[in-house]
Amino acid sequence: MTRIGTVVEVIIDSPGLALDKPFSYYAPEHQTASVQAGQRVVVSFHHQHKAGIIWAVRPNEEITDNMKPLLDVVDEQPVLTREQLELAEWLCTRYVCTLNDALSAILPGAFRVKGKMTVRLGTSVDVPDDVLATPLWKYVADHSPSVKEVSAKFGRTGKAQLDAWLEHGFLVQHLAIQEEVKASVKNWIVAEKPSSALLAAAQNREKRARRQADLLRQLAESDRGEIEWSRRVYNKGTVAAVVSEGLASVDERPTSRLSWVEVPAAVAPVLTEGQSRVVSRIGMTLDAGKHQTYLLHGVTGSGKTEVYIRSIEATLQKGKSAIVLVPEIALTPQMVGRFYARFGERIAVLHSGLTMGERRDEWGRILRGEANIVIGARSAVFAPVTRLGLLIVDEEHEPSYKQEESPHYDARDVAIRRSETFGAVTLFGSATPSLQALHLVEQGQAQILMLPVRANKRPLPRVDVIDMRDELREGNKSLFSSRLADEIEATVSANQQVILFLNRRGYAASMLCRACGERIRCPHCDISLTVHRQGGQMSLRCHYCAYEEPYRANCPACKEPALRAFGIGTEQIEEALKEQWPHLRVLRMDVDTTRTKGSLQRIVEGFERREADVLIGTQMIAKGLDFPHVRLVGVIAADTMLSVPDYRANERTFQLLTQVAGRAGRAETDGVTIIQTYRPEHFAITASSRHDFQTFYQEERSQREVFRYPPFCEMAVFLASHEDERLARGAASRFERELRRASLPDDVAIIPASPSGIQRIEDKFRYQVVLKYQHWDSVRAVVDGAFRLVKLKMNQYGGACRLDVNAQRIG
Ligand SMILES: Nc1ncnc2c1ncn2[C@@H]1O[C@H](COP(=O)(O)OP(=O)(O)OP(=O)(O)O)[C@@H](O)[C@H]1O
Ligand SMILES: [Zn+2]
Ligand SMILES: [Zn+2]
Repeated sequence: MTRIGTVVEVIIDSPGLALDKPFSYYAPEHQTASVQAGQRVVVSFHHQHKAGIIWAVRPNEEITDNMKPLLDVVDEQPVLTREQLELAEWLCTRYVCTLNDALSAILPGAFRVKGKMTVRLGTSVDVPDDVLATPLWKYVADHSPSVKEVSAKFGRTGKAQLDAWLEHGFLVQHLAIQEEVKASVKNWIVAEKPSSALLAAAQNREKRARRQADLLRQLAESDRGEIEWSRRVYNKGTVAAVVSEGLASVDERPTSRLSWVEVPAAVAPVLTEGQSRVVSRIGMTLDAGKHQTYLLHGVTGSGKTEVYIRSIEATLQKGKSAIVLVPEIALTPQMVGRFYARFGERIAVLHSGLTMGERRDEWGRILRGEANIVIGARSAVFAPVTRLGLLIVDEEHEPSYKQEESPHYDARDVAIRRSETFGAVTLFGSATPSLQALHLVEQGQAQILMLPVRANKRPLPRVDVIDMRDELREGNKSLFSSRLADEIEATVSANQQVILFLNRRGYAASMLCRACGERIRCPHCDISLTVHRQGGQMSLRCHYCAYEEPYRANCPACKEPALRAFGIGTEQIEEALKEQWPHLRVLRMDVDTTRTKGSLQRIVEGFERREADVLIGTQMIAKGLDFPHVRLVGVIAADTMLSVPDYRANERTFQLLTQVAGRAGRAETDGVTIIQTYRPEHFAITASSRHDFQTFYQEERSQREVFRYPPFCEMAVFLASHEDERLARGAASRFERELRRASLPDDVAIIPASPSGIQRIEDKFRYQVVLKYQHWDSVRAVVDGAFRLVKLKMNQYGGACRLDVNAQRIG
């Protein structure tokens, strides 16, 4: 017999390609009216309880005999919007990932649920006293355990006992939903009678019930006839008494655990001419309500943030929402504070520094429309706004907008995609736009807006390039050129601050034996161990796995005491600085000093309060920080960035040099930047020293075009890894063969299977295949098919495969 009912398509929360499709369940009678796409559910799947998301609801469908019911619907309201579900589907086709991967990228992990079948006491049958007296009964009463837990504790006889009791109806099965964290709620007391009635009732109880009278009076005097229920002020009894007489009711409302640092409200500065030109241009597009991508190219300190703020104001006036993406590292309380000072609690923040609970609550505030400005790192591009008007990507050139795990999405792509859907404006901002973004401008897919001068009209810092070969010739073996040393002294004695930049953490890049040439490597990875020195203790660490070994003076190969550290790191600068100028107060900011929560902020604030003269740092310090007292920026070795084997090395060098130079002279004095290098003639260095973006861009653009690198093609990088080198190589070769067998367009280039840049990490060998193409649509089906085929096989052999579409880097 066939039945007609509501069929629900569910995406099961489980990794793996095998489950990568919606599965059909039916909604029980009492839920047919309430099930909606985007709700979380629990279903039974191969005798297990699995969480999932409703993908689609199909009413009036035939329910087949083998179809199972939904076991539970977790949410009253969906946690994902329809547009987000469509976005998930788009992610799958754009980046070759499973639907579950796509949904997990969009929905914070804080929303994860587990279903657990438990046993608990029945209520409909009288239970004999001898049963009530058993330890097993007590255990069930206290713990509501799963059958498995009972078996583990009471063995086979316990399990048999349990089954019998279930049969008799003494116990019942119950599906318990375990949420990772629950939404936090606050209780409000809401007036149910007019103020006059409340005041009269208050007078009535003045003598006999003081607290009730207080409550009624406070309620009568409140603006909106409601007050937040603080248990410290009114206890349960007081509130219950007032509620029982129909004077008030209690309303439970969701709230956020995230508390704000109080920032005083700020007044808007008068815009500079440049800023107002840009703001009105964006405003006109917002008025038109049509999608448009802008690239705001504004030099360091040009006041891009103020442009963002004004454009957000214009967006809110249209009743729409805005999202602002900032690199994770730049998302400091200072940065958020600038927005908070202007918009107050209309902003929500989303980043990895939040606790699970905070993330969940902020998501809820956005979903309910309580917050209509979202500030966050990469994944905030997925924030559940329903009326997107403006999507800003600050520091657009940052590589961190590309996610390195599956799905390998690029937040800038997603930003454009979502803006198109909503007819919203995408605004990319940078002092050093990426070649990718400029390519969009050249292709007519984005329009450029310029802010060529600093907001305070001060000049950009003077940049001097020092050839370190000259220093050596003159016998200066220190890390600091004599010019940099002079400037450090001059700056500090003028009571100004110094930033020293080096893009390498640790004490030294590697240990090399001068007797036999041996380089000390990680036993598990194909990479040199980095030298670290903490509290005078030297040790060698692998930056790719957790391996660490103590420093030994003798070479492991030839046993000679000839080991020497090569390639300076930030720790060594700190040491040299303290040796040369013992009185200097120094702070260091890199991955090693900012591991613990709040440490990054402590360093930033300490430097802001001038508790240090010098801040040493890696690329972390180059981003968006606005320190008014910094006069001097020193780049210790520009070459470390140039020598990275990456087609973007020139671009990254130019960007980092320009960004870090931009930290100098932002307010009080003119800035000075000194770049030390062994390659002073390199165009990335000369162009950045002259603030000459055009020359750099033209040169780099033509190199990319000639050698065919993005943005002049798109790349997909396939990577196979396995402990057995033959299997890793085999998988890559198989992927390559599959591609070559298919008929791909002529413009596609396949770079043969070869070891990846680091051939082995954590004892796994890595082989890759790189594909260059013009249009993803023309290769997608073939690549997707080949990938699934090889990946399934590789997983059976205990290896892993990944595919990075629109890859920004190789290997
Ligand atoms: N219209 C204005 N009038 C006065 N000061 C302004 C104005 N706009 C911005 N500023 C100030 O100029 C400084 C630089 O602004 P902001 O940090 O926004 O620059 P930016 O373009 O983001 O620079 P970067 O790319 O280096 O991070 C800030 O201290 C800011 O308060
Ligand atoms: Zn040796
Ligand atoms: Zn290692």
